[in-house]
Amino acid sequence: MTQTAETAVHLDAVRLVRGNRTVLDDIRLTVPTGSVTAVLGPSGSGKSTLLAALTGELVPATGDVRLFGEKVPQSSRELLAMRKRLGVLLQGNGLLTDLTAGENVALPLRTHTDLPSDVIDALVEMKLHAVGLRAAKDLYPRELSGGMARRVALARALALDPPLMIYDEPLTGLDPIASGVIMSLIARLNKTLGLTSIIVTHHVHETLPVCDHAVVIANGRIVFDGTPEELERSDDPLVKQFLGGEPDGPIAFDSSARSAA
Ligand SMILES: Nc1ncnc2c1ncn2[C@@H]1O[C@H](COP(=O)(O)OP(=O)(O)OP(=O)(O)O)[C@@H](O)[C@H]1O
Repeated sequence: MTQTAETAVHLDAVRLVRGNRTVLDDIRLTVPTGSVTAVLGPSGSGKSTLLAALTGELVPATGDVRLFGEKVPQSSRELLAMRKRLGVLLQGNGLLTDLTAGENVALPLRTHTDLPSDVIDALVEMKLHAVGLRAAKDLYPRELSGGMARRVALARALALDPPLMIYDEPLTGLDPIASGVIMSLIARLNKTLGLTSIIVTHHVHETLPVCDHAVVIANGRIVFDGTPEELERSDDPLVKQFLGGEPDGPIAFDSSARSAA
């Protein structure tokens, strides 16, 4: 796929290096605006590394990363401006334990806007309502279940109305019911708020039903890019090994098999 006005994220010939190792090479990826894209791959395949390139935390050794047509900047001031347009749900929530759910959601609004506090209060109510948790506004993170805490973190990631949401392993530590709630919430918010969503995960079977685009990374490159239906039908041995969760096959279990930069 090539880059058009309908493109939210575009990576062209990107090489990502950690330490002295090339973790991902020749990454070409187009995420259409409005889509829910799953970035799938086994542990150690480079999912977090790819995410770091999207948020500007990791500068590519070669190639281009663009969000909404603009190259991800390197200067910290420009990066800060770009990140306001990027909602990131981090692994493990990152909620501040000494603040209530409502105060956690208010935090980005207090930090990045000059809005008066009654407007911030109203926005916090709206965001908590969007994740079905208006009643939890005054509860502390320790008073929330894992699934509720994840939803508060999601409301906080939505606080500044970013057009692009990135979810880093959103199901970690959640039971199947809470996982189902989170996945359908991600899909519903994407549709109702007109977002673009990228879900970085190894929870393939829970994620595919809510996606319209899937990418699999393994052995340092993209080994699949297409629809979830095409993924399920794929004959590629790498893809089949990953979907089947088999220990033996062409995916190198030991990541040191990857090339030195
Ligand atoms: N600072 C670093 N120096 C050298 N190698 C690194 C560094 N950070 C990560 N790596 C290596 O890069 C590879 C990809 O790591 P990454 O965390 O991106 O994978 P992942 O797919 O997100 O894994 P997981 O699902 O387990 O979180 C791994 O082999 C890891 O050991």
